[in-house]
Amino acid sequence: MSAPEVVVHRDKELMAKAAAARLITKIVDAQAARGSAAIVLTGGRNGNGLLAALAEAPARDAVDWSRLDLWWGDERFLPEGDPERNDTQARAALLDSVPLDPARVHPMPAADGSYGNDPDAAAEAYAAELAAAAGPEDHGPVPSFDVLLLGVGPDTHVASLFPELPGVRETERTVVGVHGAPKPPPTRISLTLPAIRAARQVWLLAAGEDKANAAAIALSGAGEVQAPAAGARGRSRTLWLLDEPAAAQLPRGLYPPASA
Ligand SMILES: O=C(O)[C@H](O)[C@@H](O)[C@H](O)[C@H](O)COP(=O)(O)O
Repeated sequence: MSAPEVVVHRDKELMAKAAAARLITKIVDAQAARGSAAIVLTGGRNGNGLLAALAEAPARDAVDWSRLDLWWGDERFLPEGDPERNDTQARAALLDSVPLDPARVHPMPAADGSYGNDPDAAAEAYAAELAAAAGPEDHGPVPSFDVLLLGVGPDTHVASLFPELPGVRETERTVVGVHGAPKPPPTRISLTLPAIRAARQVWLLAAGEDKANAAAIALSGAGEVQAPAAGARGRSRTLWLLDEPAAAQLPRGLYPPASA
């Protein structure tokens, strides 16, 4: 697992634009090297802020959208089209504006879908979908995602893996149902740390002073059960993308600002 690197930007708007530009370049390079790219999206303000910045990015259409596989790191287990669902918000922020191949967009099941109101059955189905997309060269029953995006909660949660809850302790399954999440809605579906750690690169997005404590805890050697963000590592790169307020509690000497 790769050690975390930290890049600090002036504010959340610049962080979103810089992360979007970084993501475009990563996707273009992956598509040039392997003919396609696979990205895992995250919900929340920072995740959707990145997607909105990507929609407006001058280089947006350097990406071949028809050869991009999109997955989700977690989902609020709500009926399809519910405005609170991560995929609903991602479609509004970017996905409905670009010519994706619908067969390559993999939303997590909805609470009114084939699995009824059973998040555990829905999680098993998504795990099977990931396994079917994995190849012999991949590291486990998930595709080798080029970039797996994660927002970071003020309590250090990532995806829907919350401190001390069962999901963060899962070591075998790649996707789990989440019950009683402290962040509403309480019922969710989430990738687990083993699935997250199969990604080539994991990028953690944290902007705003409400993330300063979480960033400091997760980057100061805390355990993954107490601080799930600490366990979110990529095989070749783990990148924390912060703004100045979110970096305020980090030892300045270790992580100098990356931009004005
Ligand atoms: O379903 C969700 O809510 C997200 O996937 C969640 O993991 C989010 O990324 C963090 O809570 C950060 O959210 P903010 O960026 O809005 O603070």
